[in-house]
Amino acid sequence: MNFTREVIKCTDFSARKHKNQRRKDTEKTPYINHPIGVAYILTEEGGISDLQVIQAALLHDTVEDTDTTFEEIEENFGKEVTGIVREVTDDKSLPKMERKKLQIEHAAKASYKAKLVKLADKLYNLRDLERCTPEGWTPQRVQEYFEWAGKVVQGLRGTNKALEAELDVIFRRHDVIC
Ligand SMILES: Nc1nc2c(ncn2[C@@H]2O[C@H](COP(=O)(O)OP(=O)(O)O)[C@@H](OP(=O)(O)OP(=O)(O)O)[C@H]2O)c(=O)[nH]1
Ligand SMILES: [Mn+2]
Repeated sequence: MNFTREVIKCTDFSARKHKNQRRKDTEKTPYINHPIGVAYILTEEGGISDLQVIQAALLHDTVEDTDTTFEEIEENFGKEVTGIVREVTDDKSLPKMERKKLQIEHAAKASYKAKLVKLADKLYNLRDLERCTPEGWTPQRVQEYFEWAGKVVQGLRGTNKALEAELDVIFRRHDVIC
């Protein structure tokens, strides 16, 4: 297996799947920046070089937010990556509050590799939230997101010291005790 080829193939797949999607920031950043940024946090700050974790990070929002199926991911990237993506995929058919509650409940039970993806996903989103408030979000909704993210991260602890330390800096800045 050629590591570089596998990462590029996965990045290309994710970019094509997210191609019509934009982030909620005022600049409407191409959504693909998020999964690539999550993978970058894992390699650069988390010290992760596990191919399956990096591929799952690149793919982590494809089933949740695009027409991608788990079968497609399994065909292209195998069972292990599909399993990690499945663990970090919210069931969008559920009401939002239910989805958010399940994320808190599932966090502690997730596998080590899924916890790594979730930690980097949260770190990216919280940094993004400090960089720029998503269109239409009130300060109260922003603060609620920080508090909710703190509860999810509580269940993910003991996984990666560097990422958890970075998250704690942000939580302290927003008076989130977790
Ligand atoms: N901070 C920020 N978030 C944005 C932006 N654009 C899209 N998002 C996404 O929005 C989600 C958080 O918004 P919510 O309203 O709470 O969740 P929802 O989209 O799932 O309903 C995150 O999804 P997610 O990746 O699935 O993460 P999460 O829901 O697991 O936290 C985040 O990635 C943006 O410009 N800034
Ligand atoms: Mn995400």
